[in-house]
Amino acid sequence: MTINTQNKRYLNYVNGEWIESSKNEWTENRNPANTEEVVGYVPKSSNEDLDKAVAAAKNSQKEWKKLSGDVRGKYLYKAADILESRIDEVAESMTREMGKTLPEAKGETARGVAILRYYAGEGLRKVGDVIPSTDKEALMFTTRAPLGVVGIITPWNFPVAIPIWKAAPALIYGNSIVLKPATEAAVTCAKVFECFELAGFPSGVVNMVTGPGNVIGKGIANHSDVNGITFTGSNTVGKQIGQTALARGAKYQLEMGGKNPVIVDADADLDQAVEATISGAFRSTGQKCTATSRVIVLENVYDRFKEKLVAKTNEIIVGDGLQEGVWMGPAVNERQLNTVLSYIQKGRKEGASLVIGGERLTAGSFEKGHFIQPTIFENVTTSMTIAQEEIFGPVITLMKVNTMEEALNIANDVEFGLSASIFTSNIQKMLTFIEDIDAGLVRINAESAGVELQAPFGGMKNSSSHSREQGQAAIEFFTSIKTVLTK
Ligand SMILES: NC(=O)C1=CN([C@@H]2O[C@H](COP(=O)(O)OP(=O)(O)OC[C@H]3O[C@@H](n4cnc5c(N)ncnc54)[C@H](O)[C@@H]3O)[C@@H](O)[C@H]2O)C=CC1
Ligand SMILES: O=C(O)CCC(=O)C(=O)O
Repeated sequence: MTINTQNKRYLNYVNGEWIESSKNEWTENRNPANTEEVVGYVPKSSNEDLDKAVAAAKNSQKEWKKLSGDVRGKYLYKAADILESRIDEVAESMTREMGKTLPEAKGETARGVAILRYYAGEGLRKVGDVIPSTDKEALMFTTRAPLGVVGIITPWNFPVAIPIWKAAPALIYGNSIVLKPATEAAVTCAKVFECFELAGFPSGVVNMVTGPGNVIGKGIANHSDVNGITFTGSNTVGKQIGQTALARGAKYQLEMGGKNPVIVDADADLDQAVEATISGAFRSTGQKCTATSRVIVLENVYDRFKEKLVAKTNEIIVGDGLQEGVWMGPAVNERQLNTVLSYIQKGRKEGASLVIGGERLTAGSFEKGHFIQPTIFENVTTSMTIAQEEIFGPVITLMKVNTMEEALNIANDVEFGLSASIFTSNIQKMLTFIEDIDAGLVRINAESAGVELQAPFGGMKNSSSHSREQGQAAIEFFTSIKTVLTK
C-alpha cells in the first residue's frame, strides 16, 4: 500500500503525494453497524491545505489539457483496472464506513469501474459540430475547452460512484480536480484516490482534501482559482454553494434532494409494484436522493397492495451489512438516525397512522449500531411534513386516491422533481405520466432509484440546478463551447 494507513490514518492526496494536514487534527470514522469499531481517521484540513491542493491543480492543468483525449483516457482505463482488482477491499471499506450492505457496496464499486471506462472512451469521441456559415468562404465549427480547476464536493451515500461520476468526466475533458469527500465516507474515497495514484496521473491533476464542509467545502466554493464546482448533497448546502459560485462568476452544478413518488394504478402488476417499492424505498436504508418516498395507490387496489407491501417489509432482515443475508444496514450516523426518528415522530403527531416499523432497533446485536425498522405510514395527506420533506431514511408514506388525475396532482405537489415511477399496463396512462410528471427521471414499471451511467441524471424544480450529470450530458458542465469561424 502506498497510502499511509499507519494507525488507520488516511491522509490528503495533494500534488501526487499523501500528506498530513497543516492542523494535525483528525476525525474518527466509526462503523455505523458497530460504533466500537474505528474504521479510520481522516484529516480535519484547513484552508491552507486547500490552497496547496488548488495551486497544484492549477499548475498541472496547463499540461494535462494539452494531452490528447486518447492519452487522458488511458489513465482512466488504468484507474478502472486497478479499482476492479480491488473491488472487495473497497466495498468492504464502504460497508464498514457508511453501512450499506456488502452486495450493494460491491455493485457500486463495479459501477465506479464502468463509469471510469465509459469516460475513458469519451476521449475518442467527438467534441464539436460543423455549422454552415452564411459566408461561403468560411468554415464554422464548435470545439470545447475545459473549465480549468474543478472543485468536487460529494456526499456519503455513494462513496465511490458519485466521486467517480464527477471526477472521470472532469478529467477526460482536460480539467484537473480537487475533491472534498463527505467526512463520513472519506476513508473509502481515499482508497479510490489510491487507484488514481497507482494509475500514474501526473502530479497535481487529481487532489483530495478532507475536512469540515463549512471549511473545505465552503473554501472550494469561494476559491478564486476554482473555475467550476460540482456538488451532490442537501438543498441547504447546495443553495449556499450556488449563491457563492454565482457571486464570483464560477460555473456550478448542484444535485440535491428528492421526494420521489410511485403511482400504483388499478391495472398494475401488484407483485412487480411491491418489489420495486420495497427496493426503491428501503435499499441503502432509504439514503438515496432517488429513493421511493411517497406511494400513491388507486383505491380499488389499495388494500391488496398494502397487504403485499407489509408482508414483504416484514421479511426484511436488518443488520450489519457485512453479514450474509442482511438486506438493510444501519443509518449512516447518529445524526441521520435522529433525523429519521424525528420525521417519524412528526408523522405520528400530524395524524398519519403507523402501519409497520417506526422504532429504533437496540436489542442484542443492534445495541452498538444506528439501526431502524423499515417504516410504513398510511392516512398521509399531501400537506403533512412527511409527505413534503426529504427524510433520507427507510420511510414510506402510503396515500390512497380515487383517480389518476388526483395521483398526478399529489405526485407533483412537492418542491422536488428528481425521480418518479408509475406502475400500470395502460399505455395511455404511461404517456400521460411521461408528459405531466415533474421529474428528471421518469420510470415506467420500474423502481424510482437506480441510474444508468450512460444516461443523463438530474432533476427538475429544487432537485438540481437544472443541469444534468453522467452520460454525454456531462460534457455540458465540464467544458465551455468555443464557436470558431475560419476563412
Ligand atoms: N442528494 C443526495 O444524494 C444527498 C442528500 N443529502 C441530504 O442532506 C441531508 C444531510 O446530509 P449531510 O451529509 O449533512 O449533507 P450535506 O449537504 O451537509 O453534505 C454534502 C457535502 O457537502 C459538504 N458541506 C457541508 N457544508 C458545506 C458548506 N457550508 N459548504 C460547502 N460544502 C459543505 C459536506 O461536507 C459533504 O461533503 C440528508 O438527510 C439528506 O436529506 C445528503 C447526502 C446526499
Ligand atoms: O439511485 C442511484 O443509483 C443514484 C442516487 C444518487 O445519486 C444519490 O442518492 O445521490
